[in-house]
This record gives sequence, structure tokens and C-alpha cells, in this order.
Amino acid sequence: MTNVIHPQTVDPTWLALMIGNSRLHWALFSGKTLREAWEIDQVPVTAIERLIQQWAQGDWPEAIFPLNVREWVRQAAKAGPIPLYLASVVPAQTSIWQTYPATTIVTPDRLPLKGLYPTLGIDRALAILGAGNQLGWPVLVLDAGTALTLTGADGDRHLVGGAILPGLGLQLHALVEHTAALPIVEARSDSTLPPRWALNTADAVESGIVYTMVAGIQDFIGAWRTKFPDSAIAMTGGDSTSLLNYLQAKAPEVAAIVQPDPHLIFWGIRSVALAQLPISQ
Ligand SMILES: Nc1ncnc2c1ncn2[C@@H]1O[C@H](COP(=O)(O)OP(=O)(O)OP(=O)(O)O)[C@@H](O)[C@H]1O
Ligand SMILES: CC(C)(CO)[C@@H](O)C(=O)NCCC(=O)O
Ligand SMILES: [K+]
Repeated sequence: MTNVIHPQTVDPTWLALMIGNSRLHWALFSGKTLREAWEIDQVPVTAIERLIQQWAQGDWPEAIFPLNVREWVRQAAKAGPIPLYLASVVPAQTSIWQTYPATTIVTPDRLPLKGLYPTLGIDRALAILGAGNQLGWPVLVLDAGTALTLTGADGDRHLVGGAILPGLGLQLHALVEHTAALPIVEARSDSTLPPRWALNTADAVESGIVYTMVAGIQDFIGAWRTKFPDSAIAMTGGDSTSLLNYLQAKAPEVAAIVQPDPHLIFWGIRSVALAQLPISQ
């Protein structure tokens, strides 16, 4: 069991929510300190409406708030509704959260970044901002979620560009879904490399996907480093541990320059919240 946490500081409590394509990513902050981060599964819109109503009435639905943060939010809410900073890449889920009275939607125009194109995912913009704030500019971010995205910005916080491909889990599942004879393959839990020249179907699927993804990642990182030799490179997202382990096994010298950080998007959201909330710097 995790420890129950309590608000002990004068800094305001606030919540960050990143609505991704497969899960909702939550973080509880007091001031600039991230106290707790957790994930919940995607919730149908009708169920969200009910949860938000419950929440607005001072009830803390277990479907959203894990036991260890409920006492904290309950106490913090005595001072008024807890500010919620929300970013979403799922438009159908965004507006419904505005029924909660203290919601700020984080949009690209609020971010101190240049050269963003209109349809760029807010998760990518926030991750590059968070990574640049933590590691400096230029910076390249790999976000290994439902999609694997690569996003790079130069020393002037100007978007250089990036790429989008199906993520590890999505590649495995899509191949199974669209073929008759291929079995469900889960990436191996220890993230060791599969045999490249596989002699059974499950290994063959895993080999194909893992070796091409790792080769692609190496190639993109190499190309980025040619442009920006000293650039920091960061990796985040649900599959980052697996992919980084594969990369470590295949190309340790490349893995060594990649800095994993599960909270890049939250650091991006934090810089927006810090500019608005009364927080001691
Ligand atoms: N407990 C878990 N539940 C679901 N997926 C998980 C879990 N742990 C790791 N994963 C992996 O994380 C990937 C999804 O990553 P993530 O949660 O970052 O995606 P997401 O919610 O779609 O976010 P985004 O839209 O930003 O990519 C899946 O491919 C899956 O393999
Ligand atoms: C690519 C995803 C789905 C990754 O979460 C998201 O960033 C998104 O919906 N982006 C919009 C397209 C773009 O970034 O160019
Ligand atoms: K992603």
C-alpha cells in the first residue's frame, strides 16, 4: 500500500490531467512539486459527466482519485475547488471536463514555443517544452505511447519537426487484428531482445516489430545528432522502459544519451500553471 499524503505546504494544490488516446494521465502538485502521478483507463463520456458531478459536490470518486491522494485533495478543496490544468489529444473528451468549475484547458498558444503548426498534438508540444525546461535546448523527445512520436526543437525553442508512427503495443495488436493466423503477442516483460531469425510465429512478429522500431529510433537519433550534435534527447510514455531496454541491448552507446523521464508532459503543464497560480518560486 502506498502512503497517504497530506497537504503540508502553503503552496496551492493543483491537478494536471493529460488525456491520451488510451489512458488518462493524472498528477497532483503542490506548488511546483509533483506529489503523485497515476493513470486511469479511458472513461466513457457519460461516466465522466457523473464523476465530475460527484467531484464538484466534494465527493472524491475512487475511479479517478487513488486512495492515497483522496485525503490530500479532500483537505485542499476546503479552500475552494482545486485548479485543474487539462491537456487533451482526444477532442471528444475535452469539453466535458469544462463542467468542473476550476478547469484551465492548456492550448498551444499559451506555450513559449515557436514554429508550431496548427494540428500539432498538444502532448507533443508539452513534452518538448517540459524536456527543454529540464534538459536545455535544443532537445529531441521520443514519446512512446499509443503512437510513438518524435519531436525536436532547436536552441531558440523553435519546432524543427518530427515524426509519428504506430507505437509498440499498437503495432503488435494491429498485426494480429488484421491477419487470420497470427497470435496475440505481448512484448516480453523482461524487455530482452527476441531472436532476430525467429523459428516460431510469436517470436517472428516480435522480432519484426522490435528490430525495426529500434533501428528506426537509432536512425532518427543519429539524424538529429548530425543536425544538433550536443542536443539532449529525452524519452517518455508507457512503452519507454521497454524500448529503452531494447535500445540498450542493441545499441548501448545510443541508449546512453537518451534520458528517460515519465513526467515530461507534466513539466510542460507545470510551466503553464506556474505562470498563473500564486506559487512561491
Ligand atoms: N499499465 C498499463 N496499461 C496500459 N498500457 C500500458 C501500461 N503499462 C505500459 N503500457 C504501454 O503504454 C502504451 C501506451 O502509452 P501511454 O499510456 O503513454 O499512451 P496514451 O495514453 O495513448 O498516451 P498518448 O496519447 O500520449 O500516447 C501501450 O502501448 C502499452 O504497451
Ligand atoms: C500523435 C498523437 C496521437 C500522439 O499522442 C497526438 O500527438 C496527436 O493527435 N497529434 C496530432 C497530429 C500531429 O501532432 O501532427
Ligand atoms: K504519445
